[in-house]
Amino acid sequence: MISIENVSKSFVLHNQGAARIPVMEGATLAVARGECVALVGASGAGKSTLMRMIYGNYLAAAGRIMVGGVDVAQAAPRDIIELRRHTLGFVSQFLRVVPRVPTLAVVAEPLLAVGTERAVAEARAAELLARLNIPERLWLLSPTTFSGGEQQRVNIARGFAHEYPALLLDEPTASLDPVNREIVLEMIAGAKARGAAIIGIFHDAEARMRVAEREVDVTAFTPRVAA
Ligand SMILES: Nc1ncnc2c1ncn2[C@@H]1O[C@H](COP(=O)(O)OP(=O)(O)OP(=O)(O)O)[C@@H](O)[C@H]1O
Repeated sequence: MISIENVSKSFVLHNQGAARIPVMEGATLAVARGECVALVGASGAGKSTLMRMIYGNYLAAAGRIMVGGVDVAQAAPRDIIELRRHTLGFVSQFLRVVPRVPTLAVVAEPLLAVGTERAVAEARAAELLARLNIPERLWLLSPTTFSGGEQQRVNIARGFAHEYPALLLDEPTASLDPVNREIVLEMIAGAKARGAAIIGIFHDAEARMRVAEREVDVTAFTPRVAA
């Protein structure tokens, strides 16, 4: 479902004389349907950078990033938007939302974007918010003032509303209490059971061992020769 071949990336620091910093070389990995692969490696090794390249936020300098038949490294912006709408979900560490949009609408939005009827989308959003223990009195408020853990759960509800065939998870249990962490781990297991291919960053080693079939150490993709 996800196949990365020989991907490399450099950052150009325009405010420092256009210095070119190579951060990744020859990154290669594949994730099948129903499988979860955890990216590991020391801080700064490039886990987030690889994840952002797969989502199309960072442009890869070379290589192929195939997600459901689309090469993200080459795709036109509108094809990446289509891919994100239907195929590739991303649960980032922090919730970013338009101010004043109610929580229920934030969670239902990805379903509306794929053509789900509003009543069905809102029922599914409500089901997810209830499962993640977001009190019903908060559903019609904007999540901007919610606690860190509440925001993370809203983000997870939103990321799991549409059943994406491929999912990227950046520290999905980072700010959660044990009860909600358990619920999120069950949701990840559920997504795998329905056939989702998942790539995740989990600093929580126990969570990683529970949900990931394999670990890929991105340190192996650190460029050997500095520019
Ligand atoms: N936008 C950017 N501009 C310049 N350098 C960047 C940029 N993003 C990341 N880097 C550099 O790329 C390297 C990899 O960073 P990255 O955030 O991917 O590491 P990580 O493995 O996710 O680390 P952590 O576990 O601390 O989150 C770091 O040296 C970082 O400074």
